Amino acid sequence: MGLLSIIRKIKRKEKEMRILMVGLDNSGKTTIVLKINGEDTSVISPTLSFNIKTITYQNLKTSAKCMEMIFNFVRRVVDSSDLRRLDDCKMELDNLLKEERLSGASLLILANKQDIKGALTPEEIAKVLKLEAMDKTRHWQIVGCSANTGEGLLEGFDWLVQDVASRIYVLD
Ligand SMILES: Nc1nc2c(ncn2[C@@H]2O[C@H](COP(=O)(O)OP(=O)(O)OP(=O)(O)O)[C@@H](O)[C@H]2O)c(=O)[nH]1
Ligand SMILES: [Mg+2]
Repeated sequence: MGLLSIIRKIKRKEKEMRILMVGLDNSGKTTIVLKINGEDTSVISPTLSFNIKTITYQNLKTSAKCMEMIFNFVRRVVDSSDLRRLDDCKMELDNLLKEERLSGASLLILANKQDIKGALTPEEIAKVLKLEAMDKTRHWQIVGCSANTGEGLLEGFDWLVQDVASRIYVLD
């Protein structure tokens, strides 16, 4: 393989970002991925196993992996209207972040379903999840959103893409 083709291969690789999306059942993971990809969100059914989807976003190919079956008890997408389950959410998030494979991963917490009356605000959720007390090396952001209206999704994914892109050296 010539040097040029190796460089091209690296370039292509660097433009691919792998996202692991996990969350409570019914929290809106599937709807978020469809919405961000401009697909129809009117008929949604629970994901039975897991879902792997590649979406093109800001010239970066983003492979959003929704492994709901395997990671059903690992919560990272927050259903802001489901108050009772937030403590479990905190415990599972802490366990998830202990995973060595995720040690350098950027963490985006989507506080979904903000359109529902009485939903906790992102600030309130950040408090329950004690995000400020997290290891200082972790890059994290919490964003309120609604997969129904699309509000906040771009803000969240923009942060994620920029945060990951800023850490990698892209040849151009
Ligand atoms: N009001 C409101 N409903 C939402 C929102 N996002 C998703 N929903 C609804 O919540 C329900 C569950 O959404 P899904 O996208 O299937 O959730 P999921 O996390 O993929 O669920 P599983 O596949 O079972 O793990 C659906 O009825 C969606 O229409 C939102 O932002 N606001
Ligand atoms: Mg689903």
